[in-house]
Formats: sequence, structure tokens, C-alpha cells
Amino acid sequence: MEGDGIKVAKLGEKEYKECEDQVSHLALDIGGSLIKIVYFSSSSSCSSDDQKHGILKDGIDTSSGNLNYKFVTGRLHFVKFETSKISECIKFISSKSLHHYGDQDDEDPASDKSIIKVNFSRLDKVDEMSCLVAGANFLLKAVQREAFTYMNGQKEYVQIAHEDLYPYLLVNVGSGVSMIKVDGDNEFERVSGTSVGGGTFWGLGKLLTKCKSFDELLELSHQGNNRVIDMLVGDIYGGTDYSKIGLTSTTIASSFGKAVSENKELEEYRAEDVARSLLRMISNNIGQIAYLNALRFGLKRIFFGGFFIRGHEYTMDTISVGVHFWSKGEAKALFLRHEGFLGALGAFRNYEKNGFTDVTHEFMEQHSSKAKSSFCTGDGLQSSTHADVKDNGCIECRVQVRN
Ligand SMILES: Nc1ncnc2c1ncn2[C@@H]1O[C@H](COP(=O)(O)OP(=O)(O)OP(=O)(O)O)[C@@H](O)[C@H]1O
Ligand SMILES: CC(C)(CO)[C@@H](O)C(=O)NCCC(=O)O
Repeated sequence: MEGDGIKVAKLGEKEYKECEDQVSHLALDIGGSLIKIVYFSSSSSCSSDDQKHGILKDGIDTSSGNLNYKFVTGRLHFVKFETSKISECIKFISSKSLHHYGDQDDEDPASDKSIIKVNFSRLDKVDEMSCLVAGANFLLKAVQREAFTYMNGQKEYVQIAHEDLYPYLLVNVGSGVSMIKVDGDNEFERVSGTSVGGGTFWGLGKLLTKCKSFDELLELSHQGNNRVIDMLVGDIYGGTDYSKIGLTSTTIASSFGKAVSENKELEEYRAEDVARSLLRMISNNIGQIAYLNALRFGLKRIFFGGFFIRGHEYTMDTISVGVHFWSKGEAKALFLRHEGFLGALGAFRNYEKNGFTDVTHEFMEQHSSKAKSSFCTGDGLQSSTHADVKDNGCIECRVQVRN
């Protein structure tokens, strides 16, 4: 399991014991590289805000006015595993009793394997693209301070009014890249994609640098200098800009282009510089294709999701600068705090539609006056205003459950 994933799970056990005890819903997104899990655990305690409103009793809100339903307060948790380590994922699900969700019958706790198998066979498959869109729409509408811009080292949160949200371009950078024009709730079209994505960065990076983990490769890239290997406009134009066509001397003319003429072996380059050039090449390319698709449909906002981003400053900066440069400032690149969990979140929301449980959800958007988005971090539960979370933020929410 990923380090930050473990943190969430451990926090859940230690500091949020009360929200771990009743896991009722779970959604899985099994991707080419990573498995993402979103699960809901109800809390028996309630927030001070809710106590002030006096509407909660044992975590159950009786104020809905409909006797057939009750609201259960709790948290959405986010965990990820490498797809190649699926057995760890199964162990985690088992350890959290996540596989018991919705069970009617008591099962033999000694036969873990068969329990998992039985429950996995009950999994409902849902469409990947519609889940990505549902996940993004949910985050953008319900969670405050979810979307942000990142350019020249500056992070700025953007709150978008519901009526102003559509249309937008969703670019999900997973192993491969999907580009989806989103026009409304469940109204979308996958307009483009590219196989040059996160899997390409990690795959090529692994071969070229001998890094053992994605995080190691990302960390290396942080310390590198792409100019050592990339051929710049200045390298071709005697150190000067090519201003007639709008290219500065530091613009990359050809990614990895210097390696052609230098006659050096791979070992003679620093792994840091190789990683940096690779990250720059992939991020630039994604930013450019995204911009071209935004231009194709006249879209001003491009949201980037998927675990390739990893909240990494240099990745976001490269994509943002690319979008800004090509669109002459007309289009904006935006990033999401729960970037990697769009599909899993969308699958989670599918509980509402597919009727395999008696559950509907009422998330914070309907209760924004009293229920706030909160996040679990190493410092405990904090208001989202102070939290600096990435992929491990829990979202506090309420779920409407049929009695
Ligand atoms: N710990 C990690 N291990 C492997 N890849 C990681 C890790 N963290 C981030 N990544 C990056 O995230 C990418 C996978 O992202 P994501 O989980 O969103 O997509 P996926 O669902 O696996 O892919 P796809 O949607 O194409 O099937 C990897 O290709 C890699 O670039
Ligand atoms: C195949 C999927 C949708 C699987 O998530 C993704 O990896 C992707 O969008 N790849 C790019 C495929 C292409 O459009 O060339």
C-alpha cells in the first residue's frame, strides 16, 4: 500500500476510531497502475457544529422530515494500492471488514479468502468514463477548496458557481490519458486521448533511471535540470530567442535532443536530469493536447485529474505554463485535490442509481450551511481552510439511508 494510504488507515484506527467502526459502502477503481478505494464509515460521534444545531443523535440526523430515511454522518476515506500488489489490497479490505458491507448473512471469519471471493463476485461494474465525470462533478460541486490553479509556484483555490461549471474539459492522466468534454451531470463525450501518459513516464523512467518507485522518480526529477539533455531554441539559434515566431531561447526545441549529438552513454547523464526531461516532455505534451481539445470545443476550463499529477509542483507548473502559453492566457489549467480518486468516487456515487442497496446519498452540497468539508491529516481533523491535503484527504459527509 502507498505510504500516504497507510497514513489514512492508521489515522482512521487511532484518532478516528469512531468513524472506522461502521464501514457501510465501498467503491473500487482498478486501473492499469493503481487500485483506488473510496469507502464510507459512519461516525457515532458528531461534529460540534452539528451538535450546535441539535439535529444529530448517535450520528443519525432525524431532521430529514421523511420517516423512511435517516441521515448518517461519517467520512469518505481514500486509499490506493499498486495494481500489481492486489493481494495487499485484499488484505486491507479484509482487515477493515470492508468486504462485509451490506451483508445480510453472518459469514465465517476464519475463511477470509472465500469471504472476499464471495463479495467480489457481487461487485457491480460501472462505466469508467461516466464514473470519472460523476466523481469530478461531485468534487467540483460539493467540496470546498477542491479545485486550484498552479502557476509560477503560486497555488490559488478556485470556487466555481454550480451554474457556471459547464462546459469544461476533464483530462484524466492515469496510465493513459482520456480527455472528456463535460456538459452536465452525466452529459459528456470522450473527445480525445493519448497513450503517452503516466504509464509512459513511469515505464520509461524506470528503464532509464533504474528507480524502484514512482515517488523516487518524481523526487529525482525534482532535483534535475532538463537543459542538460533537452535541446533548447537557444542551442540552435546561437543563444538567442527566435522572437519572430514567439519562441524564447529557453523554450525546448527538442526533448532529449542534446543526446543525439553529445555521443554520451546513458550512464554519463545524471538520473536526475533524465527524470526531469522526461517529466517535462510528458507534461508538456499532455498540456498541449489538452489545450488543442479545449480550443476545438471553445472550452475555457481544463481540469486535470489522475494519479500522474500527484500534486507535484513541477508537473502542474509545466502543464499550466503550456496551457497558458498556447491559449495566450485564454484557457486555464485547474487541478483537483482528490485528483486520483475521480473514478472511485464516481463509482461510489453509483449506489444511488443502480439500486443494489437501499441507499441514496445526500452530500454536503445540500447542507453547506452546516456541514463543512473536513480533512484528515497528520495533525488530526482540520478545517479544509487549513489543511494541505493531497490524495489522502477524508471528506466529511452525510449519507441518506433508507430505514
Ligand atoms: N505509487 C505509484 N505507483 C505507480 N504509479 C503511480 C504512483 N503514484 C502515481 N503514479 C502515476 O499514476 C499513474 C496511474 O494513475 P491512475 O491511477 O490515475 O490511473 P490508472 O487508473 O492506473 O490508469 P488507467 O486509467 O489508464 O487505467 C501511473 O502511470 C503513474 O504515472
Ligand atoms: C484505456 C483507458 C481509458 C483505461 O483507463 C486509458 O488508459 C486511456 O484513455 N488511454 C489512452 C487511449 C487513447 O486514447 O489513445
